[in-house]
Amino acid sequence: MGTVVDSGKKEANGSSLSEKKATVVFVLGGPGSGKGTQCTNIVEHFGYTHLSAGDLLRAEKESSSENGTMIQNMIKEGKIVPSVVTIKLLQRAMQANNNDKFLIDGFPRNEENRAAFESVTGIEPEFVLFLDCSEEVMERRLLGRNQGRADDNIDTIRKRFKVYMESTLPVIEYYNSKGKVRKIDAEKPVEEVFEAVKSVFTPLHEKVHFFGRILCSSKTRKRLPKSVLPDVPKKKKKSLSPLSATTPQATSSSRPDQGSTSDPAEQPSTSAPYLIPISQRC
Ligand SMILES: Nc1ncnc2c1ncn2[C@@H]1O[C@H](COP(=O)(O)OP(=O)(O)O)[C@@H](O)[C@H]1O
Ligand SMILES: Nc1ccn([C@@H]2O[C@H](COP(=O)(O)OP(=O)(O)O)[C@@H](O)[C@H]2O)c(=O)n1
Repeated sequence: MGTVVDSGKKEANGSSLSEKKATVVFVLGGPGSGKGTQCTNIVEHFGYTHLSAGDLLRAEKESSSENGTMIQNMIKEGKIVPSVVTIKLLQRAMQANNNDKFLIDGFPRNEENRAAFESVTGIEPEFVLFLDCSEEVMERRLLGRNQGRADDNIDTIRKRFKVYMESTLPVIEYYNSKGKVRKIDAEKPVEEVFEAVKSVFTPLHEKVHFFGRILCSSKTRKRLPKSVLPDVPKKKKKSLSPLSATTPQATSSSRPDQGSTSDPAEQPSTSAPYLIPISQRC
């Protein structure tokens, strides 16, 4: 559960992130898919601290004489800033915050980001929220964003899309292969996207652990989409079909989707109603 797995990992100031027992959710998706917008909603609803890698880099660009010019050039070209810089900023921000739940937005952007973060902090994400959106829609949104960003022009936007396809999608694929991706259709209006986002986060915050499984109240169960729940067999009737391991908002897109576990030990119980394996996220 997004927990720190290596208690020996220390930040430059000597304090360990492991002491915080941080829960981390990565928020990924193309430029303009709505990561920042949805993170704001998640913060309000679920009490996470939002850390945007892009915002941290933009702030560092303004204040750092050491890395300022390099960051500025990388952002202007839509390139990914070396992990050593971004991870230090993320670590500092996490250390400086008393919260133990973090939404890390726009990170990891490539394999180097992913592997370095894991080895430096020892943190694995609870899951990856993936906002899936077409380039056409993202381009329209970015051109209308009006935040005066140096990279929201058509030339840089095209470069960012290329970097996203070549470098970030493989990271999403990686987490998908571990069953950690929660894919959301991000083309819908903000409120509808957030409804889907809520259905991913709500079970996580209502769950009750019970002998390594999670016990849902019948109230919670009623509110959950059917797709996240295992079938509850009716008395004296044997189910013939295999259990569905789909999670909310699964779509038929060829993009990375939420994985399902093939480990029989992780499959939902058919004999105990409302007892659902942890991998089912509620
Ligand atoms: N679901 C949505 N529908 C329409 N516009 C959106 C939606 N989500 C975000 N936007 C708008 O699109 C732009 C990019 O959103 P933002 O959250 O900044 O994306 P990202 O952080 O992924 O780059 C912003 O102007 C935002 O208001
Ligand atoms: N992990 C990251 C995140 C952002 N960045 C840089 O910051 C830019 C803006 O990222 P962002 O997440 O704020 O914005 P979007 O491109 O997602 O709209 C990226 O194009 C990269 O140049 C980076 O180098 N490494």
